[in-house]
Amino acid sequence: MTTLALHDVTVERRGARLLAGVSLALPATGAVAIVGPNGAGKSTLLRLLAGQAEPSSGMVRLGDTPLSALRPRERARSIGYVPQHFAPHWNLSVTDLVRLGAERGGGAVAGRSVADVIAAHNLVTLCARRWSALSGGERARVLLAMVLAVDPPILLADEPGASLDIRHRLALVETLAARGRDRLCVVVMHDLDLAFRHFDRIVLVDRGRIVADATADALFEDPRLDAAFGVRFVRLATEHGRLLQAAGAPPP
Ligand SMILES: Nc1ncnc2c1ncn2[C@@H]1O[C@H](COP(=O)(O)OP(=O)(O)OP(=O)(O)O)[C@@H](O)[C@H]1O
Repeated sequence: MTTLALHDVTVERRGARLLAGVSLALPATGAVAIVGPNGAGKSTLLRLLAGQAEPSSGMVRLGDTPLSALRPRERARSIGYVPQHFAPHWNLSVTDLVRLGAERGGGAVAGRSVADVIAAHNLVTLCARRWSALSGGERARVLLAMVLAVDPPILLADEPGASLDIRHRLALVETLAARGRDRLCVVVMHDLDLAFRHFDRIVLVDRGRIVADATADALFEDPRLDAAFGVRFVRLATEHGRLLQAAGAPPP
């Protein structure tokens, strides 16, 4: 059953068309990666799904309800959104930031305190530190803890692993993909190998349109991938999974 959906959505800003006639139906569970070249419209699409941006035309629905009809707190309880860029208004401590995240959704998950959330995300040693004193990777982990403090049934994350070292990025991607087993997890990703290895479904965005929406197995061999990224991919099957190696210009 579809939980979150875009119906023929177009987004125009200052005369530019960012998304053109995009439709997407997302079920209640699943790990979905959104991939595509820079400027394709991935973040715009995710912001629409999160209710952080309004379409110029078309509709965004959560179940049967237009997303725009939900109060911010109802939305925050249902949809966790990890933006690509985040800067808090005040230079708060990690504990206060996680508390803020929990309060935004009406309180931490039943039976869990803010301290429990901090422990679950391995942030105990950082809890007194202020935002300005955190590294990029630490900030990314705190941001995720803020959003997951209410354990929303839907998580939308925009390149959450971009500033993480490889060990933390792998752990994060595994956590997000595992979340898709009993919830919906939609992640914008630039790391195609991790996307194809860990996610069930891949949505390929190019120039404001969804140009492919398929299982990772099906899309791996699809030439639309090469066309969208403007490269020729060499497909490698290894004992550890599939790898895409970019090698020059795409075939004409
Ligand atoms: N408010 C705005 N006004 C005009 N153009 C915008 C606005 N916001 C985004 N854009 C443009 O829309 C296009 C899509 O932006 P978006 O951030 O959705 O792309 P993206 O696929 O997430 O890119 P990246 O991989 O670089 O993060 C880009 O060309 C961007 O410059």
